[in-house]
Amino acid sequence: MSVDYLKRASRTAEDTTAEARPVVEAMLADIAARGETAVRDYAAKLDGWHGGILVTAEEAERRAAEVPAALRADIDYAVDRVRRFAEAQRASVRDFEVEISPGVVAGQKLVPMAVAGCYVPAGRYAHIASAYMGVATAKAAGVPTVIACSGPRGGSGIHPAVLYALRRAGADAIMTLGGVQAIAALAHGLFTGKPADIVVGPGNKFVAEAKRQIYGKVGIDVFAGPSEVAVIADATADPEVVAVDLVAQMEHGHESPGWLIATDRALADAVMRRVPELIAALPPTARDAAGAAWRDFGEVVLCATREEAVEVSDRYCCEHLQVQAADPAWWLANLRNYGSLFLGEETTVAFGDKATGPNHILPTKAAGRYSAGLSVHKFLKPLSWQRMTREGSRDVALATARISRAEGMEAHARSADIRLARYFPGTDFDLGEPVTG
Ligand SMILES: NC(=O)c1ccc[n+]([C@@H]2O[C@H](COP(=O)([O-])OP(=O)(O)OC[C@H]3O[C@@H](n4cnc5c(N)ncnc54)[C@H](O)[C@@H]3O)[C@@H](O)[C@H]2O)c1
Ligand SMILES: [Zn+2]
Repeated sequence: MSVDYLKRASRTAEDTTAEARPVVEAMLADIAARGETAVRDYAAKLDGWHGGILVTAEEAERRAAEVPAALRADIDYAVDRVRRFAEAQRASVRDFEVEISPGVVAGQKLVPMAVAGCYVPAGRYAHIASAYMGVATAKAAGVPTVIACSGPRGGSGIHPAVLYALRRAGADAIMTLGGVQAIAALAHGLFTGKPADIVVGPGNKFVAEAKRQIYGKVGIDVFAGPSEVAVIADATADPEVVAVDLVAQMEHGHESPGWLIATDRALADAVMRRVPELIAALPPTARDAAGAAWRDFGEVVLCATREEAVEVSDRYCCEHLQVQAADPAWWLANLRNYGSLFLGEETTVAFGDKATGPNHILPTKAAGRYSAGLSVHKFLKPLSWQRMTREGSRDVALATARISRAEGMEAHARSADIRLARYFPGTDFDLGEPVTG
């Protein structure tokens, strides 16, 4: 491949994970040992929160009512769209049964998990949209109990618009908790008495690492860490729009990569000139985050052909992938690794982040190679079952007896033997060589 790196990153995703690992390990062990007391200690130390953890229904309602009516209407609009997409996902999977051979029926039954924990980040920004992305999707999957956690934003607790969004999306319980302590509290069922079956939601490197480490005790959606954006652009793209969109996602945090994969040198040069200017013109919080993100994690790759651009993009496996290039259908058909795809200049990651409908909780750090983002499927177990008639069981039993004995598993084989003897008395079957060892 003849790709040319016009800008290279000085830090990688592995660096940030490595920084979080020991901190998270110690916190999870402490919370496992000391429970709610440890959680309260971390909430006080890390987030300055000394108030109650469980938000009462009365308090949630009162504070949600502080949200201006126009913003409430926008949130309602977005929640509806996320719910509609999630309901379409639910309708795309179904229970089924199939007669595999005469008298042998097997099936799939979709069973929602009983308790879902939804994390809503709250460090740098009030993540209103993450509130409905998690909760509305769990509810569309049919999860009866959804417990949400979000960190305090100032002295009065969770941001009122986040509270409004959580209620609107259908949260059954809400806790004022952020970070590792929130993930642990959800997994152990602290404060609610209801340990989650799955914990979902995006977060910073500590939150993402906490989910990774606690996985096994509890299910998780995916490794959804610091946001990433890649734009694939050819000579037809508008460099100003490309630059604005890259900067938009780097606003998320110091560790949010922005990658440009270009097939045109002039376009790449124009974007690289413009990005620092756009960052410099942002308000301070966003400027700090995007400035560091571009300096440390930004990359610009120049490819000779669009096939090469696909290869490079599949290797990056970016969380958010925008294509601002001719022939969107070709890109949709050929790209294989990403969290979510945004085709054409008319759409952008920011739309998907807030209001289009598909979920914004998406795989980062190349987890898109093996998993998609949050969807109703993550909350549903496609459980299998089987049932057979006596006649139908005969051939299955014979294969089982012989395979079991070939494996050296005599007790398994006898489960087949006893049925054959009862259902087909007097018949002489070839049951394989008895296991002697
Ligand atoms: N992948 C996705 O789908 C997706 C979607 C939206 C947002 N995001 C990402 O979510 C993240 C939100 O990050 P945030 O920091 O603003 O909010 P956050 O809620 O994820 O993290 C804040 C918490 O981190 C904990 N914390 C901070 N410093 C710590 C330390 N030194 N040790 C232990 N714990 C510490 C605190 O308890 C705090 O409550 C961003 O990185 C953003 O890119 C990802
Ligand atoms: Zn974003």
